[in-house]
Amino acid sequence: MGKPYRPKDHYFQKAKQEGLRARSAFKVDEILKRFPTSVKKGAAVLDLGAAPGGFLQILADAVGMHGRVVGVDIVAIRPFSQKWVSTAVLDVLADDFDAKLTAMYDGPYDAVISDMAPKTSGIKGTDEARSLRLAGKALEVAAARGKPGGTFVAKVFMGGDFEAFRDEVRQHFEEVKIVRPEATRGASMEVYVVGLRRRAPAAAS
Ligand SMILES: C[S@@+](CC[C@H](N)C(=O)[O-])C[C@H]1O[C@@H](n2cnc3c(N)ncnc32)[C@H](O)[C@@H]1O
Repeated sequence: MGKPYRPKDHYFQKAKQEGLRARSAFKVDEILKRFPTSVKKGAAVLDLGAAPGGFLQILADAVGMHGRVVGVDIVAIRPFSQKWVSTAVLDVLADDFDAKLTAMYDGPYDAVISDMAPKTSGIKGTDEARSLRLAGKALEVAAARGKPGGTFVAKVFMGGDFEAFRDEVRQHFEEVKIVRPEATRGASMEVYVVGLRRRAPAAAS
């Protein structure tokens, strides 16, 4: 049986002690440590579903002052003092998303990361489908704006068309890993699909 869901667990307390905006910061930290070449100093990174900004804190440090981090969410993100981090309220599924993102920073990005999660309905199939829709949009963005050799990370609820999504990521990235970080809550069905070394567009099939 999985670990029980405890809202104020070890990672919640640890995040508070370390001044992190969300416990999820530990998830991206673990992913970056596992794949150290995925986000380097000076990199440009797009963080989709970035509020309240836990991932952004880790990413801002990972890329440093010569890098660029863009974070968007449907919910406002408290501004960052680091000049290389910019945020905006954007809905990735809105018709004007691509134009608004281009206006913020035209890319290309070394890494496109999505921690987006839908509002859950409690109906498993519906929640899985909504999660995959968001991850699918993130992949579309990575395919359009990611640099060859770059990285993709997207949170997905397991189930439904998960395998078809993983296969789609394989078409664009040389290596695909499925990661369930330590900080993931016990009962959660979420995993991160990590795509490494984006294929050059002409080579993607
Ligand atoms: C788990 S939270 C992200 C936590 C974040 N990674 C952090 O470390 O602070 C998931 C986020 O996805 C966002 N989200 C859901 N649907 C979205 C959409 N259509 N466009 C942009 N963001 C979306 C939610 O508003 C929510 O803030």
